[in-house]
Amino acid sequence: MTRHAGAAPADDAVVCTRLAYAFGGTKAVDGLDLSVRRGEVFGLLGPNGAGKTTAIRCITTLLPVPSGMVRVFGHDAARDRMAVRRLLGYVPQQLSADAALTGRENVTLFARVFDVPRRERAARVAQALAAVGLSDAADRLANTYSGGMVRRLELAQALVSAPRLLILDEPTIGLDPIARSGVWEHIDTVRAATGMTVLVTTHYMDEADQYCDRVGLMHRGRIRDLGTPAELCQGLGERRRAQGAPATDPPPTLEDVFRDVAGSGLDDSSGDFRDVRSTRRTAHRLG
Ligand SMILES: Nc1ncnc2c1ncn2[C@@H]1O[C@H](COP(=O)(O)OP(=O)(O)OP(=O)(O)O)[C@@H](O)[C@H]1O
Repeated sequence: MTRHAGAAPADDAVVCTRLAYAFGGTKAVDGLDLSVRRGEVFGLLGPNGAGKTTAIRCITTLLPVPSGMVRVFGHDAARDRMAVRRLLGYVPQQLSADAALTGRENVTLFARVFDVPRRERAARVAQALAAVGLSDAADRLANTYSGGMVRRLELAQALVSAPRLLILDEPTIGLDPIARSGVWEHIDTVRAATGMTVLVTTHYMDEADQYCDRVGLMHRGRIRDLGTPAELCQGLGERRRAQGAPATDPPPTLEDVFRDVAGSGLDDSSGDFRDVRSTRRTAHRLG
Protein backbone atom coordinates (compact mmCIF):
# COMPACT_ATOMS: atom_id res chain seq x y z
CA MET A 1 0.00 0.00 0.00
CA THR A 2 1.39 3.35 -1.01
CA ARG A 3 -0.52 6.13 0.66
CA HIS A 4 1.25 9.21 -0.66
CA ALA A 5 3.38 8.53 -3.71
CA GLY A 6 2.81 12.24 -4.38
CA ALA A 7 2.83 14.20 -7.60
CA ALA A 8 6.36 15.06 -8.56
CA PRO A 9 6.86 18.59 -9.85
CA ALA A 10 9.50 18.70 -12.57
CA ASP A 11 11.78 20.89 -10.46
CA ASP A 12 12.05 18.56 -7.49
CA ALA A 13 15.60 17.67 -6.44
CA VAL A 14 15.05 13.92 -6.88
CA VAL A 15 12.23 12.12 -8.62
CA CYS A 16 12.05 8.33 -8.84
CA THR A 17 9.20 6.86 -10.84
CA ARG A 18 8.50 3.12 -10.66
CA LEU A 19 12.19 2.50 -10.06
CA ALA A 20 13.03 -1.20 -9.96
CA TYR A 21 16.34 -2.99 -9.45
CA ALA A 22 16.90 -6.72 -8.96
CA PHE A 23 19.98 -8.71 -7.98
CA GLY A 24 19.20 -11.97 -9.76
CA GLY A 25 15.88 -13.08 -8.33
CA THR A 26 15.97 -10.59 -5.43
CA LYS A 27 13.86 -7.50 -6.09
CA ALA A 28 15.84 -5.00 -4.03
CA VAL A 29 13.85 -2.01 -5.32
CA ASP A 30 10.39 -2.85 -6.54
CA GLY A 31 8.46 0.05 -8.05
CA LEU A 32 9.78 2.95 -5.99
CA ASP A 33 7.95 6.27 -6.37
CA LEU A 34 9.66 9.08 -4.55
CA SER A 35 10.10 12.82 -4.82
CA VAL A 36 12.49 14.88 -2.73
CA ARG A 37 11.80 18.61 -2.70
CA ARG A 38 14.51 21.18 -3.12
CA GLY A 39 16.05 22.30 0.15
CA GLU A 40 14.46 19.69 2.37
CA VAL A 41 16.03 17.01 4.54
CA PHE A 42 14.34 13.83 3.39
CA GLY A 43 14.78 10.63 5.38
CA LEU A 44 14.47 7.23 3.74
CA LEU A 45 13.67 4.87 6.59
CA GLY A 46 13.54 1.12 6.65
CA PRO A 47 14.89 -2.08 8.17
CA ASN A 48 17.74 -4.18 6.80
CA GLY A 49 17.16 -5.21 3.22
CA ALA A 50 14.37 -2.68 2.55
CA GLY A 51 16.24 -1.53 -0.57
CA LYS A 52 17.45 1.86 0.69
CA THR A 53 21.10 1.50 -0.35
CA THR A 54 20.18 0.07 -3.75
CA ALA A 55 17.81 2.99 -4.39
CA ILE A 56 20.49 5.45 -3.30
CA ARG A 57 23.01 3.81 -5.64
CA CYS A 58 20.61 4.20 -8.57
CA ILE A 59 20.09 7.87 -7.68
CA THR A 60 23.85 8.48 -7.45
CA THR A 61 24.34 6.65 -10.81
CA LEU A 62 26.60 4.04 -9.18
CA LEU A 63 24.04 1.48 -10.35
CA PRO A 64 22.20 1.68 -13.65
CA VAL A 65 18.45 2.31 -13.82
CA PRO A 66 17.20 -0.86 -15.51
CA SER A 67 13.53 -0.08 -15.05
CA GLY A 68 11.61 3.11 -14.25
CA MET A 69 13.08 6.59 -14.13
CA VAL A 70 15.37 8.63 -11.87
CA ARG A 71 15.79 12.38 -12.25
CA VAL A 72 18.10 14.62 -10.24
CA PHE A 73 17.30 18.32 -10.67
CA GLY A 74 15.66 17.35 -13.95
CA HIS A 75 18.63 15.33 -15.26
CA ASP A 76 17.90 11.75 -16.25
CA ALA A 77 20.24 9.51 -14.21
CA ALA A 78 20.23 6.84 -16.93
CA ARG A 79 21.13 9.16 -19.80
CA ASP A 80 23.00 12.05 -18.23
CA ARG A 81 25.13 10.44 -15.54
CA MET A 82 27.89 13.04 -15.47
CA ALA A 83 25.43 15.92 -15.06
CA VAL A 84 23.88 14.09 -12.11
CA ARG A 85 27.25 13.32 -10.54
CA ARG A 86 28.33 16.95 -10.73
CA LEU A 87 25.36 17.97 -8.60
CA LEU A 88 25.74 15.59 -5.72
CA GLY A 89 27.89 14.76 -2.75
CA TYR A 90 27.67 11.18 -1.48
CA VAL A 91 28.69 9.73 1.86
CA PRO A 92 28.41 5.94 1.50
CA GLN A 93 28.14 3.45 4.34
CA GLN A 94 31.53 2.05 3.49
CA LEU A 95 34.77 3.62 4.47
CA SER A 96 35.75 6.54 2.29
CA ALA A 97 38.42 8.24 4.45
CA ASP A 98 42.06 7.12 4.26
CA ALA A 99 43.53 6.35 7.70
CA ALA A 100 47.08 7.13 6.59
CA LEU A 101 46.28 10.70 5.51
CA THR A 102 45.47 13.75 7.61
CA GLY A 103 41.96 15.17 7.65
CA ARG A 104 43.07 18.00 5.37
CA GLU A 105 44.77 15.61 2.93
CA ASN A 106 41.64 13.45 2.78
CA VAL A 107 39.44 16.41 1.90
CA THR A 108 42.01 17.78 -0.57
CA LEU A 109 41.95 14.45 -2.39
CA PHE A 110 38.21 14.80 -2.89
CA ALA A 111 38.62 18.43 -3.99
CA ARG A 112 40.96 17.20 -6.73
CA VAL A 113 38.70 14.32 -7.75
CA PHE A 114 35.75 16.71 -7.97
CA ASP A 115 37.74 19.25 -9.97
CA VAL A 116 37.59 22.11 -7.50
CA PRO A 117 39.72 24.77 -9.27
CA ARG A 118 43.31 24.66 -8.05
CA ARG A 119 43.41 28.25 -6.85
CA GLU A 120 40.24 27.79 -4.76
CA ARG A 121 41.19 24.40 -3.41
CA ALA A 122 42.96 25.27 -0.13
CA ALA A 123 40.23 27.70 0.91
CA ARG A 124 37.42 25.32 -0.02
CA VAL A 125 39.08 22.46 1.91
CA ALA A 126 39.52 24.68 4.98
CA GLN A 127 35.89 25.79 4.65
CA ALA A 128 34.61 22.19 4.45
CA LEU A 129 36.67 21.17 7.48
CA ALA A 130 35.43 24.19 9.43
CA ALA A 131 31.82 23.37 8.49
CA VAL A 132 32.10 20.03 10.27
CA GLY A 133 34.11 21.31 13.24
CA LEU A 134 37.42 19.70 12.28
CA SER A 135 39.63 22.77 11.78
CA ASP A 136 41.69 22.05 14.90
CA ALA A 137 42.17 18.37 14.02
CA ALA A 138 42.75 18.99 10.29
CA ASP A 139 46.45 18.17 10.34
CA ARG A 140 46.21 15.02 12.44
CA LEU A 141 46.19 11.59 10.82
CA ALA A 142 42.65 10.29 10.35
CA ASN A 143 43.51 7.14 12.30
CA THR A 144 43.66 9.28 15.44
CA TYR A 145 40.04 10.40 14.93
CA SER A 146 37.06 9.09 16.89
CA GLY A 147 34.18 7.41 15.01
CA GLY A 148 32.18 10.63 15.07
CA MET A 149 35.13 12.65 13.74
CA VAL A 150 35.63 10.15 10.90
CA ARG A 151 32.00 10.50 9.95
CA ARG A 152 32.32 14.30 10.00
CA LEU A 153 35.49 14.03 7.88
CA GLU A 154 33.52 12.00 5.33
CA LEU A 155 30.90 14.72 5.41
CA ALA A 156 33.59 17.34 4.69
CA GLN A 157 34.78 15.24 1.75
CA ALA A 158 31.27 15.28 0.31
CA LEU A 159 30.80 19.00 1.00
CA VAL A 160 34.00 20.24 -0.61
CA SER A 161 32.45 20.19 -4.09
CA ALA A 162 29.56 22.39 -2.81
CA PRO A 163 26.89 19.85 -3.87
CA ARG A 164 23.29 20.87 -4.43
CA LEU A 165 22.21 17.45 -3.21
CA LEU A 166 23.92 15.68 -0.33
CA ILE A 167 23.19 11.96 -0.05
CA LEU A 168 24.09 10.21 3.18
CA ASP A 169 23.73 6.47 3.68
CA GLU A 170 23.38 5.76 7.41
CA PRO A 171 25.51 8.74 8.52
CA THR A 172 25.29 8.01 12.23
CA ILE A 173 25.01 4.25 12.59
CA GLY A 174 27.33 2.89 15.26
CA LEU A 175 28.03 6.32 16.79
CA ASP A 176 27.27 7.23 20.39
CA PRO A 177 24.37 9.64 20.99
CA ILE A 178 26.59 12.70 21.38
CA ALA A 179 28.52 11.98 18.18
CA ARG A 180 25.23 11.31 16.40
CA SER A 181 23.78 14.67 17.33
CA GLY A 182 27.12 16.31 16.41
CA VAL A 183 26.92 14.90 12.87
CA TRP A 184 23.31 16.04 12.51
CA GLU A 185 23.99 19.52 13.84
CA HIS A 186 26.71 19.98 11.23
CA ILE A 187 24.43 18.71 8.46
CA ASP A 188 21.76 21.12 9.65
CA THR A 189 24.12 24.10 9.79
CA VAL A 190 25.46 23.51 6.28
CA ARG A 191 21.97 22.97 4.93
CA ALA A 192 20.79 26.24 6.49
CA ALA A 193 23.79 28.12 5.11
CA THR A 194 23.68 26.72 1.56
CA GLY A 195 20.08 25.65 0.96
CA MET A 196 21.28 22.27 -0.30
CA THR A 197 18.92 19.31 -0.38
CA VAL A 198 19.72 16.35 1.87
CA LEU A 199 18.62 12.76 1.25
CA VAL A 200 19.53 10.48 4.11
CA THR A 201 18.90 6.83 4.91
CA THR A 202 18.62 5.81 8.53
CA HIS A 203 17.34 3.12 10.82
CA TYR A 204 17.04 5.54 13.69
CA MET A 205 13.44 6.69 14.05
CA ASP A 206 14.34 9.27 16.69
CA GLU A 207 16.78 10.97 14.31
CA ALA A 208 14.27 10.98 11.48
CA ASP A 209 11.71 12.49 13.83
CA GLN A 210 14.05 15.21 15.01
CA TYR A 211 16.00 16.15 11.90
CA CYS A 212 14.02 15.22 8.77
CA ASP A 213 11.44 17.52 7.20
CA ARG A 214 9.73 14.53 5.60
CA VAL A 215 10.29 10.81 5.74
CA GLY A 216 9.47 7.94 3.42
CA LEU A 217 8.96 4.59 5.11
CA MET A 218 10.49 1.97 2.83
CA HIS A 219 9.81 -1.73 3.10
CA ARG A 220 10.40 -4.49 0.57
CA GLY A 221 11.60 -2.18 -2.16
CA ARG A 222 8.87 0.43 -2.03
CA ILE A 223 7.69 3.51 -0.13
CA ARG A 224 4.81 2.45 2.11
CA ASP A 225 4.01 5.80 3.72
CA LEU A 226 5.33 9.31 3.33
CA GLY A 227 4.93 12.65 5.08
CA THR A 228 6.30 14.80 7.87
CA PRO A 229 6.98 12.79 11.04
CA ALA A 230 4.08 14.63 12.75
CA GLU A 231 1.69 13.87 9.86
CA LEU A 232 2.58 10.19 9.90
CA CYS A 233 2.12 9.87 13.67
CA GLN A 234 -1.12 11.84 13.59
CA GLY A 235 -2.43 9.70 10.73
CA LEU A 236 -1.85 6.50 12.70
CA GLY A 237 -3.46 8.02 15.81
CA GLU A 238 -6.56 8.84 13.76
CA ARG A 239 -6.69 5.36 12.19
CA ARG A 240 -6.42 3.80 15.63
CA ARG A 241 -9.15 5.97 17.08
CA ALA A 242 -11.38 5.14 14.09
CA GLN A 243 -10.84 1.48 15.01
CA GLY A 244 -11.99 2.18 18.58
CA ALA A 245 -8.72 2.90 20.43
CA PRO A 246 -9.33 5.11 23.48
CA ALA A 247 -8.40 8.78 23.12
CA THR A 248 -6.28 8.37 26.27
CA ASP A 249 -3.81 6.05 24.44
CA PRO A 250 -0.33 7.60 24.16
CA PRO A 251 0.30 9.27 20.77
CA PRO A 252 1.96 6.88 18.29
CA THR A 253 5.69 7.17 17.59
CA LEU A 254 7.33 6.93 14.16
CA GLU A 255 8.35 3.37 15.00
CA ASP A 256 4.66 2.56 15.69
CA VAL A 257 3.83 4.02 12.27
CA PHE A 258 6.45 1.87 10.62
CA ARG A 259 5.22 -1.27 12.34
CA ASP A 260 1.67 -0.42 11.27
CA VAL A 261 2.70 0.16 7.67
CA ALA A 262 4.95 -2.89 7.39
CA GLY A 263 2.49 -5.05 9.34
CA SER A 264 3.30 -8.71 9.53
CA GLY A 265 5.88 -8.16 6.79
CA LEU A 266 8.36 -6.88 9.39
CA ASP A 267 9.63 -10.33 10.24
CA ASP A 268 12.93 -12.06 10.86
CA SER A 269 13.76 -12.47 7.19
CA SER A 270 13.33 -8.80 6.38
CA GLY A 271 15.03 -7.55 9.51
CA ASP A 272 13.88 -5.68 12.53
CA PHE A 273 15.07 -2.52 14.18
CA ARG A 274 16.73 -4.44 17.01
CA ASP A 275 18.61 -6.58 14.50
CA VAL A 276 19.57 -3.46 12.64
CA ARG A 277 21.13 -1.82 15.66
CA SER A 278 23.26 -4.85 16.41
CA THR A 279 24.45 -5.35 12.84
CA ARG A 280 26.90 -2.65 12.03
CA ARG A 281 27.95 -2.98 8.42
CA THR A 282 30.46 -0.22 8.86
CA ALA A 283 31.59 -1.22 12.34
CA HIS A 284 35.10 -1.99 11.19
CA ARG A 285 36.10 1.51 10.38
CA LEU A 286 39.42 3.22 10.73
CA GLY A 287 41.49 1.32 13.26
N1 LIG B 1 25.34 -6.84 -4.37
C1 LIG B 1 24.23 -7.54 -4.05
N2 LIG B 1 24.06 -8.80 -4.54
C2 LIG B 1 22.93 -9.49 -4.24
N3 LIG B 1 21.93 -9.04 -3.46
C3 LIG B 1 22.06 -7.81 -2.96
C4 LIG B 1 23.22 -7.00 -3.21
N4 LIG B 1 23.07 -5.81 -2.57
C5 LIG B 1 21.87 -5.88 -1.93
N5 LIG B 1 21.27 -7.07 -2.16
C6 LIG B 1 19.95 -7.49 -1.66
O1 LIG B 1 19.00 -6.53 -2.04
C7 LIG B 1 18.07 -6.27 -0.99
C8 LIG B 1 18.10 -4.79 -0.62
O2 LIG B 1 19.39 -4.49 -0.06
P1 LIG B 1 19.83 -3.00 0.32
O3 LIG B 1 21.25 -3.05 0.79
O4 LIG B 1 19.48 -2.10 -0.79
O5 LIG B 1 18.86 -2.71 1.55
P2 LIG B 1 19.00 -1.63 2.70
O6 LIG B 1 17.63 -1.16 3.00
O7 LIG B 1 20.00 -0.61 2.32
O8 LIG B 1 19.53 -2.52 3.89
P3 LIG B 1 20.67 -2.19 5.01
O9 LIG B 1 19.96 -1.38 6.00
O10 LIG B 1 21.01 -3.54 5.53
O11 LIG B 1 21.79 -1.50 4.33
C9 LIG B 1 18.45 -7.21 0.15
O12 LIG B 1 17.67 -8.37 0.04
C10 LIG B 1 19.91 -7.52 -0.14
O13 LIG B 1 20.25 -8.78 0.37
